[in-house]
Amino acid sequence: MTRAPTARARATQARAGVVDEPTAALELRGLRKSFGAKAAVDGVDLTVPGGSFFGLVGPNGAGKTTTLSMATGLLRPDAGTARVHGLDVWSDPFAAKRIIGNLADGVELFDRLTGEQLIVYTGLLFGLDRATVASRASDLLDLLDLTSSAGSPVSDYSAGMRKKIGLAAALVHSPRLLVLDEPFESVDPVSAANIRDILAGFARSGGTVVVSSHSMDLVQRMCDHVAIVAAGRVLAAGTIDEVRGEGTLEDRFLQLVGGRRHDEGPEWLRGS
Ligand SMILES: Nc1ncnc2c1ncn2[C@@H]1O[C@H](COP(=O)(O)OP(=O)(O)OP(=O)(O)O)[C@@H](O)[C@H]1O
Repeated sequence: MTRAPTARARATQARAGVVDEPTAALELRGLRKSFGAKAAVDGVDLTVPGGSFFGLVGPNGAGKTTTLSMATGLLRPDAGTARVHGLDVWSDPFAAKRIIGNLADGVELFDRLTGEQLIVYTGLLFGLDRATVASRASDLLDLLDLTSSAGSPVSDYSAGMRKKIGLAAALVHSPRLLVLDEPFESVDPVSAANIRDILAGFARSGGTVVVSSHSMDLVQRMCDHVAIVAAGRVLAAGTIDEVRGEGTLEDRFLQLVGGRRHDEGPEWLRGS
């Protein structure tokens, strides 16, 4: 089987003039969002190349979830634009959302439904026929090791199972762009490894994946592109190698973001 070149290989080829630079799967320009006096996102410009596996990293409160919510049509920006494969998410929401698979952080699932129903109804909402939806639901439940819980209400699921059923619902309509906010949070190591395989296969076959994560090691191993954000701004973006330079991604992150304390905390916290 001939595999499509990875986004990293394509970027290298594009720089060498071997192939055209791939079109952007996601383009954010001048995105801003404030909550009261707090500028959560303060002018974000970001280009996610088509076919890339893109990591979004930043400290707590950096604006990752707010940025991804605006990028996927869940939260209206105060200013700026978000385009998905050229479609404006805010002026052409139906067409744009049709090609996005979104696992949002902190958004309630319809948890009175069983896991299987959640996937099936999501697929039907995207216009898939019943036979296709039923077969995809079965595949996804199997892939994500949820078959034995398929008939239980999502309200009974653990945090990790909720992540996985949310991911299944994001995948069912076979989107071109997957936007996953902390998809590995609470997920067990075996399931996480399986999900990484699924996402890597999705990106290799030409789909684009954007994931936010706090694990530098995971992003460095899994992604081919990364953006480091802090205080609502992009501090660095590019291929993993461009951003990390000579060191690790964690080194670069700590260097750019700062905040390491290098002390052991107050005396009263130490064992006597
Ligand atoms: N609905 C809201 N109302 C008020 N403030 C908000 C709201 N949503 C986000 N914020 C604030 O915006 C800032 C960015 O939050 P956001 O959730 O986007 O950060 P994050 O990078 O995803 O953080 P984390 O890594 O902790 O999940 C934070 O200061 C947060 O308190």
